[in-house]
Amino acid sequence: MISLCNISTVFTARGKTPVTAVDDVSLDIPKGSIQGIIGFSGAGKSTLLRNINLLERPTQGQVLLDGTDLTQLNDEELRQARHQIGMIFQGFNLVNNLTVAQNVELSLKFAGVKGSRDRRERAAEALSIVDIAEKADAYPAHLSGGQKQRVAIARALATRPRVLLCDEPTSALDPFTTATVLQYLADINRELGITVVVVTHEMEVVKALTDHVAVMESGRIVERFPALQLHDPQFQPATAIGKYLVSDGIQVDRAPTSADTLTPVTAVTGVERALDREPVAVAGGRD
Ligand SMILES: Nc1ncnc2c1ncn2[C@@H]1O[C@H](COP(=O)(O)OP(=O)(O)OP(=O)(O)O)[C@@H](O)[C@H]1O
Repeated sequence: MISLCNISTVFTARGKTPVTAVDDVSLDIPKGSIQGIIGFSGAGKSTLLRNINLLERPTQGQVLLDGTDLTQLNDEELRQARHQIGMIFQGFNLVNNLTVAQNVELSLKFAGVKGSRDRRERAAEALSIVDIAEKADAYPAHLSGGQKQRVAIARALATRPRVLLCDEPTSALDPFTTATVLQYLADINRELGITVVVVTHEMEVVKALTDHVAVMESGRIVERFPALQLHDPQFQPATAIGKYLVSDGIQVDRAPTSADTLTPVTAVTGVERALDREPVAVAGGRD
């Protein structure tokens, strides 16, 4: 269980007005669940996600992982605790001059796994979870976006974490590749019991993947609901984003164009003339 208790994160820079990116947020994320965090750009989603592994240390509040307050740990204790929390990013963040296997082995080295043979075996195991072991000797530049994200997932899994944080994991991918990556995340959650927290602006990702949804606005969580409710026709979310989630998607109020109007066609065909019909009108006539 992850418990965020009254978390605030204020960015202060000399000569600039402080920015409260996260404002007194409390959120319990049950063990083994998939929590979605959505909201408009600048709402504080990424900062809140990075608060969980203290990549961004909150200005105040507690971050409890299975009862341990991460904010109270010393550097070495925090280093150890962070191995329980993997993270993947929109831009994959692979090291380009290392092979796929070396990328994963590097994270194991940072995690203190001794012995190159052990690291090699664990890297191969992690790569096989996302079916990309055959690319072990390839360099990132020779992989597709989806393959890079699978390597990034393998790298995150190699330390055998309890939690996987995903910051816009599919935003750089096409819809088909997105579906594949989401399936891997769902499998990892179900088969390995890993708690997944996903920040996304893609509504399909929320609908397809998550168990619980939290909506953020101006640094606060303003609405929460179980994702199952999105399939209930009676469900009426309170926020604009929640409403959009249950809608049919983007609706654009377009002004009619010449392509939408019926343009009378004055020149009738020979058949119509023979039948002595009124001139016909066809849609989409253009000058
Ligand atoms: N390192 C930083 N220094 C100063 N301000 C920051 C920093 N990181 C984020 N912010 C500000 O904090 C607020 C929240 O940013 P954050 O990236 O968490 O939002 P977000 O909801 O993830 O946005 P997006 O969807 O655009 O990524 C924004 O106003 C942003 O400009």
